[in-house]
Amino acid sequence: MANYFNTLPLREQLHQLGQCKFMDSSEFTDGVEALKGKKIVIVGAGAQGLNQGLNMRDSGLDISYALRQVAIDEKRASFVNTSEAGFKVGTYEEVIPTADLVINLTPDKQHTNVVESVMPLMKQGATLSYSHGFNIVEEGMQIRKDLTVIMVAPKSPGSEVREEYKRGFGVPTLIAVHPENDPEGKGWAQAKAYAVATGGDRAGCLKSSFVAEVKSDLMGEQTILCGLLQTGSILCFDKMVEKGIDAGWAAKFIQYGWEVITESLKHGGVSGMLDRLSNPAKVKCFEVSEELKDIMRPLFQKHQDDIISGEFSSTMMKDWAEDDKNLLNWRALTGETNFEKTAPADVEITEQEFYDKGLLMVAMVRAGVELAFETMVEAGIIGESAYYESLHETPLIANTIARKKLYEMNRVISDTAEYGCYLFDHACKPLLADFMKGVEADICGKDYNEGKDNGVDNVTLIKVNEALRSHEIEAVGARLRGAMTAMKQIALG
Ligand SMILES: NC(=O)C1=CN([C@@H]2O[C@H](COP(=O)(O)OP(=O)(O)OC[C@H]3O[C@@H](n4cnc5c(N)ncnc54)[C@H](OP(=O)(O)O)[C@@H]3O)[C@@H](O)[C@H]2O)C=CC1
Ligand SMILES: CC[C@](O)(C(C)=O)C(=O)O
Ligand SMILES: [Mg+2]
Ligand SMILES: [Mg+2]
Repeated sequence: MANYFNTLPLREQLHQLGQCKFMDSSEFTDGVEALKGKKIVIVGAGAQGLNQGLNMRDSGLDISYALRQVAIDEKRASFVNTSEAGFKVGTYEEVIPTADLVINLTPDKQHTNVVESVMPLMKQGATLSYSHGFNIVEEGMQIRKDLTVIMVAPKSPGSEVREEYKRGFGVPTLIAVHPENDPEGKGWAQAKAYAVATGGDRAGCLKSSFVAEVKSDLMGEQTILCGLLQTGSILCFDKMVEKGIDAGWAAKFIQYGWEVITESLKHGGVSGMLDRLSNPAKVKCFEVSEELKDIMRPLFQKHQDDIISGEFSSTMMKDWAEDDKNLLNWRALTGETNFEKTAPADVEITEQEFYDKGLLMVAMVRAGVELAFETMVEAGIIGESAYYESLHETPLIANTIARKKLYEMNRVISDTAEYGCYLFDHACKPLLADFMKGVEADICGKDYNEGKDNGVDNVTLIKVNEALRSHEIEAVGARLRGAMTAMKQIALG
């Protein structure tokens, strides 16, 4: 098998990378009709498998699960969770032959092996679905020509796919049909119905391609979504402790801080988040984030370049072949960081305090969101997709850190995202070392406004506001948020 993207002529690469159309709600008026009464079998019941299945069943679809014999025999979490939720569960041989739609929600590393086992059991003309296109795009998996191949990729951790659905909303979703596998022309109708069933249409759906999804998803998860939140957590915690701040307080501040500050990001964009700071703090935050953008830009660009060229995927696949040596080592190192090892103190921190004492964290979020967006767009990813993959998803990842710190984030995201997160983190920490030496507590743990007058130069403030508001991500965000009429505020803390 060869990297599918790299086999395409440049013209076709650019076409597939740029394939992305925001779908109006009127395109979903058929609801789940295209899948109503069809037998839908989900393979794997982890982060996405279980949560997508729960949403789809609540939306009126017929869902069952195919698990490995060993998972059933050993009564693994996948078997217990699906059985206790009342789903029909069986082995591949028991449930796949009658399925109209088989949804592969196993880890990317297992896709070749899973698809090779599942495909011979699938009936003629059935559909195979993915939630991430790695197997098709980076590994070049070939699928039987009578099968339709679709993708419904939630731009969110599986836990939040369920939480947002229960709130009456959903998560932005990219849908695609593999151009090599749409023999009956039914792919788009099924992908749309599936996205409605998970709640994706309420947040926004993009009609995209496997290629555009892979090249943007890998970029988001490695940089702003997971990599930078990990680096920022570790560096900010160590700085606060170095400056004499109580370690338990710092652990609590950082664990919950990302969630609190990115809630205003989700609802009001980057400007909305910085509007929560006092005027002098906003000016300072702008300057700090500009410096961070200059330092980190080459690293963001390297990640995007390696993703586009296939260098990233071949490196990760080498690690798969070596039994995840790097992944497991990095996972262990993350567990040993002082941030992870320090229990959060039982102290009250008000919502406003997270902004006033967390200026550096706000600056990191702004720098990371804008850099990820800019780098993706430069590489040919459409703005709407880059927005979902950077700005909208950051709070959804922050929700997982608020639950159980970096451990929880890395447990809930895919193994692919976890690998990329560590890869970025191990390159970013040394890159920020000199910058961090100059950081004082007034931007990391103490109130920036304390002991200062609240005055600010008019011209400077006007320029800062103008720069924030005129960034392309703000225009794209305002449009997309305009369609998110059911978005809910979440209860914080
Ligand atoms: N994690 C996330 O939130 C997101 C994931 N995705 C994509 O969704 C897909 C699923 O990812 P994710 O939910 O993280 O996966 P998980 O790691 O959570 O999947 C675990 C499930 O896969 C099963 N499994 C593991 N190995 C095998 C195997 N060799 N054969 C059969 N079943 C196996 C496990 O079975 P058992 O119980 O037997 O161990 C378990 O049920 C991936 O393509 C990922 O990129 C997309 C968006 C976000
Ligand atoms: C951010 C990581 C992700 O792409 C996701 C939750 O969207 C993943 O692969 O887990
Ligand atoms: Mg993703
Ligand atoms: Mg991913």
